Amino acid sequence: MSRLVIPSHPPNEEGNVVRVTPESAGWEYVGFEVYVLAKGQTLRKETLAQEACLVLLKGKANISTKQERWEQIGLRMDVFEKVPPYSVYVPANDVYEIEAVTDVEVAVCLAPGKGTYPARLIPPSEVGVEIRGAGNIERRVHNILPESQPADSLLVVEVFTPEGNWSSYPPHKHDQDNLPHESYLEETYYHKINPGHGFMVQRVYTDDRSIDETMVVKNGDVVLVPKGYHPVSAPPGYEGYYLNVMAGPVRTWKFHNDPDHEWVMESKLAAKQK
Ligand SMILES: O=C[C@H](O)[C@@H](O)[C@H](O)CC(=O)O
Repeated sequence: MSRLVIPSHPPNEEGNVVRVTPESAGWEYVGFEVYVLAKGQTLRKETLAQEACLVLLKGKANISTKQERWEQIGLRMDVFEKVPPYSVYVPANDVYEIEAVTDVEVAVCLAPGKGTYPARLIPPSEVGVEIRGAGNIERRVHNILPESQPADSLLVVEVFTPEGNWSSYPPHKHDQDNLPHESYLEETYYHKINPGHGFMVQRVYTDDRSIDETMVVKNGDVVLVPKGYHPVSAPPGYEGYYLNVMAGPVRTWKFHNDPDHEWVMESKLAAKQK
């Protein structure tokens, strides 16, 4: 299996099913954890030097921080209901406690924090919904924590790839700290597949092909994107979901398309206009 694929495992005693740290990923910024909590189970963590975006992938929970508490938040019981999630932003040097009101799956998106902004609820109504692309590169994007919303480092987005379609396509990259042309952002993909026994295909490759990995991705896998282009394909019969966490030295998403393939977007959009 590729070193870029981190499979999930059964929940441990605190409910953790997958964990990526900057150290385990061999990079500097992005951390990512997923917890599956049974009804009544509680998870409590300190954020220390990281900020967190807690994304309720499914289920309802009470979530509190040092200063705030939100009760009975959570809308969807499955990510494939395709309604935007409830999330909670937690700054550095804070504490969060998640009490599962129903069975819950929650993603903890992490990046370096300075404590600039207070803890806040990000309700579904504040999540920007976007249909990106056209034809068999059309996909649905939920912008959970985009650069237009305040945070120190974190960018969080979820994407739905219809069966037979490609997303993160044309292939793009953001691995150069070279603004205004391109930003350097490390990225994780947390994949879910419907039906769950299916697979997705993801390629991660660089211009010099020093990385060129084409991976079969299963339900619950995390894919690391340290650099390079990173397109995703959903086979016929299977709908894909992924949650992206991005972070780097500057909190802006300025990507660069693979020049060999960027013509495809214009071609698909033009065909849609006909
Ligand atoms: O760089 C961002 C990530 O690769 C995805 O969020 C991607 O942009 C999603 C998409 O365009 O389909």
